[in-house]
Amino acid sequence: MTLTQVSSWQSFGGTLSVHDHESALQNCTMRFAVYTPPQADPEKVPVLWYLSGLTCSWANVMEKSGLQRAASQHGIMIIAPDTSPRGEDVADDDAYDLGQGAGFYLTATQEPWAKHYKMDQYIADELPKVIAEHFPAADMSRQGIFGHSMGGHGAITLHLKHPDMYKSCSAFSPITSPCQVPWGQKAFTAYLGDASVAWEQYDATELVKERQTKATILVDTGTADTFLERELKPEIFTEACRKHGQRLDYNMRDGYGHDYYFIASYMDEHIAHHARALEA
Ligand SMILES: N[C@@H](CCC(=O)N[C@@H](CS)C(=O)NCC(=O)O)C(=O)O
Repeated sequence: MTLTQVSSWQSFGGTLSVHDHESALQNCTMRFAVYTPPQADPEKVPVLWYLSGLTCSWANVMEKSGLQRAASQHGIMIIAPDTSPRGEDVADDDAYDLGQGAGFYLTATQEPWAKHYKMDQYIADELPKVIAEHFPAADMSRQGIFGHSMGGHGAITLHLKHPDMYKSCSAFSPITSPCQVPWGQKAFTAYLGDASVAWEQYDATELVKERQTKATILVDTGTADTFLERELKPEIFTEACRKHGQRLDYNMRDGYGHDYYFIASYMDEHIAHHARALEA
């Protein structure tokens, strides 16, 4: 598969590079960023996937979170995919929480979304093959996953579904029960149709009732997050984890919001969490 490098910068002794490729799965060009740490030459290094939230691309986390410092220190490769398929031919919506920039890490079954929106398969299947082919330093036997908000939810659901692939998991301010909150209900109705078991397979709270992993999922959420009570509702997920035996380290951080100032404040701790689990 051909990969086109869009840009590249040196950072903390490693390299941040941005790439385009043709996604056969999503029927469009997809863009992603990779931070390659200095240890990658000549070692193999663990791979950590970061899934972003609504309205984001690869750029938000790479430009605002400062993750390069800890990734360089621990020797971890970090990959930031886009949050949806994009392009003039790709279905979209005027709202910020549907369509381009809001793929919700699922496979849409409804029109006009079904042709392009397959973000869960893209993240867990197609893009790892691209990484394995073009980034030989990536140790695909040591992968972890984390993310923010919609992407925090994507990270938790993909970890629960593929625990042997993503051995570690964490999230900032995640949605955790989309079937029960407006962001999730709106997206699932559009992408999956009326409420059904199809919704439950993409809901972290429903999934954790059926399957638990050996990992401890780390979560940090701000008490001043403006989406806390309407969209995040941590108590639904924490109760399901407690009841069904999923190890969870859920921290409420006093005074923090839903933004990258918060994420940057706890990024080092999250990368250290993954470094321990992935033996970086
Ligand atoms: N007002 C926000 C609503 C959506 C939002 O808060 N998005 C979060 C993820 S759910 C985000 O990371 N926004 C981009 C940023 O802060 O860089 C926006 O339009 O960006």
